[in-house]
Amino acid sequence: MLPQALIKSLQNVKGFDEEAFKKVHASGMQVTSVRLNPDKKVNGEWSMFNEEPVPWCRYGKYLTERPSFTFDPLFHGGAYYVQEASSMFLWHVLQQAVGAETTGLKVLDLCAAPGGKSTLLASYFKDGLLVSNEVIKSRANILVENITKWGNDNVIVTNNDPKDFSSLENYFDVIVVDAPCSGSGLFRKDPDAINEWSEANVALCSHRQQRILADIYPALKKDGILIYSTCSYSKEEDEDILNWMSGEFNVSGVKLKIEDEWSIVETITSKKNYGYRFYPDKVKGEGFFIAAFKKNDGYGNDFKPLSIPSISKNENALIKEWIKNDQSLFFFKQADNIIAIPQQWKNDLALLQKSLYLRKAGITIGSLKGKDVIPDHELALSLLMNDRVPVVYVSKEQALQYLKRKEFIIEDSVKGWALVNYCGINLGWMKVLHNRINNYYPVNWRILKD
Ligand SMILES: C[S@@+](CC[C@H](N)C(=O)[O-])C[C@H]1O[C@@H](n2cnc3c(N)ncnc32)[C@H](O)[C@@H]1O
Repeated sequence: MLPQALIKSLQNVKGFDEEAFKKVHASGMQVTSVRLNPDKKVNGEWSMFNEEPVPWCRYGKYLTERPSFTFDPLFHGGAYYVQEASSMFLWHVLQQAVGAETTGLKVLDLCAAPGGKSTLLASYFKDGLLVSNEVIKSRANILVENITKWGNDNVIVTNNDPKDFSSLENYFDVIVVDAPCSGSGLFRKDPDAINEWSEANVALCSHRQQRILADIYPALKKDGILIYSTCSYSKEEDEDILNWMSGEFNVSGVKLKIEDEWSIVETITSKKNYGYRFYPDKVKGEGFFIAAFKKNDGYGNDFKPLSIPSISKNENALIKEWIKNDQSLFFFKQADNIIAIPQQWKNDLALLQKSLYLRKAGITIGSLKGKDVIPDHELALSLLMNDRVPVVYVSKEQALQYLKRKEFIIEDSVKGWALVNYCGINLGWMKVLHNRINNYYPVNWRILKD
């Protein structure tokens, strides 16, 4: 049963319809949606989920039933991300508040694990730099995995507390704070969460949200956009936070254009801030709240260029045959690994490295063993792969054996390193020796279920 205290607290909140709200929670109805990776077409197209589009996100699709994603190799290859539809509204917020021109923009996703918003941001800001941060170490691992599968070279994953960004004053053009919250918006999807809800936790989350926003605000530059979201219905975590923000900082709320048929509820706070509420009895998605601000103070950034040494000519020649002939990449070494990042972000990488703990930057191409390149898993899943690298096309059964890190038989006459590819999507590396195949799928990522 839904918490009585929550129902009571929502009585005067715009858009709240007690009867319909209770009914949709009691219905047990589940909505499943995925967001396609625009850079990873399946069999050359996006037809795999030819179903109802999510109206506010170009790559969002509703599914009529929930398949077993664990046993779909395309899911492991990063062809799509399973994401709740309301959250995909971030795409529309970006279109409205940032616009289509994203070249050179620096974007921070502060509370990023497991990576739903970050993979969306990586697709939106292809010509920008995305710093995807998660404070909790164990959760940063799944973030690295999901960013790796998505394949973009312009993402840096960090594992830091919001306070650690204080040395990056006026640095980011866009900051997304998808804040930790009391989670009432997910009650329909996960009824067990109902037992963990309390008014005391709402108050605690509200304070934490203020602290996070206060810590990160200086890192946004003048005219930069701050996007704040929660999956809570509570005013204390939503509209009250917007009012607190505009009381504390020199920001203006951004009004978004929305279509009536989307049934999203716009709330205008006493301080002229605009919030967007998603109720599951009105929209085809879960409970969600989002708002955008423009920062009016601060200044543009003028960080001194720092640089990191590139790799040698010989090393460059060795890795060249593995990657697309792309002049715009910068290569550097970390321990034995050679890593690629877009040339334009080389100085920023050095700067970020100075103040943050980087878990992943760009794409690890591989390591060198004498004159041999040992290709990295990140390379296989990236968008940088050279077409000339040998590929073995596998069936669904073979793909699943590969993803379980088990043995399987192939008929191709390939020798040496080869990409395992299912329906046009690379899954990882294998090495074909004369009497066996070595499976290089990462141990920690393998499918454990049978
Ligand atoms: C709502 S979840 C983020 C979901 C993610 N943005 C996505 O779309 O997949 C909130 C995240 O904030 C992190 N978090 C918890 N406490 C935090 C804090 N004090 N500062 C920053 N992040 C925090 C949590 O570990 C969690 O990963």
